[in-house]
Amino acid sequence: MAAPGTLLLRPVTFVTGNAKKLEEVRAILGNSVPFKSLKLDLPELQGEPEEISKEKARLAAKEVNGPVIVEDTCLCFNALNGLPGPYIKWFLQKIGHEGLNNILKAYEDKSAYAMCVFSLALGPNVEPVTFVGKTQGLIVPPRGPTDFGWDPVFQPDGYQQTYAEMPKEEKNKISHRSKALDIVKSHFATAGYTFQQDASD
Ligand SMILES: O=P(O)(O)OP(=O)(O)OP(=O)(O)OC[C@H]1O[C@@H](n2cnc3c(O)ncnc32)[C@H](O)[C@@H]1O
Ligand SMILES: [Mg+2]
Repeated sequence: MAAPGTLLLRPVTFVTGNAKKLEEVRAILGNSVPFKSLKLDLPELQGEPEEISKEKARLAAKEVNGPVIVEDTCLCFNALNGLPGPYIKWFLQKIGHEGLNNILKAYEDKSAYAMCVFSLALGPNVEPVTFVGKTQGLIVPPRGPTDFGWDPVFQPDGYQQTYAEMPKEEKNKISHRSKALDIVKSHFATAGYTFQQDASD
């Protein structure tokens, strides 16, 4: 047992309801940051991406009663000043890949960026810190497998393939998620957290 007042962290729990995100996070982090996962679809606030992500972390830390990491992903159209942004999930669900393309028919500018905001909360009463990664690209008619969100309509700058058409390892080298996780990794490398395995791990 830890002495009262000693901060002993369990491994961080990555809380997400999205299996595809988890798959990418596992592939990108490898063994660099020890974590476990919990499938939970957290309610999401409306507002600016960093606040949405931080609020998810606060809720997750209460649920887990320990250290958590969460992320919120946005797809931001420059012609629409960043919308749909954090609301992309609902846009995708309601209007699909075709609808996303149709919205941009009204504009010359088809550029967009994918953004991931990770939030780490060390516990239920600790203010979360955020780590942001962005990848610039274009919104195009859908190409490639349709197993992960808006991947078929996002073509990163400098590539002729959409995220969906790229081999997974290639996407994971250049993606918004991998850029954010690079910063998460350096944070863990310098923070020197000490982890205690729970009996339940
Ligand atoms: O439980 P959480 O982690 O919130 O998972 P979610 O699926 O609800 O995810 P978000 O709230 O971050 O909403 C982002 C939407 O964008 C999709 N998405 C996230 N990352 C993506 C990626 O790398 N490529 C394509 N689609 C992605 C995802 O499926 C959602 O529809
Ligand atoms: Mg969500």
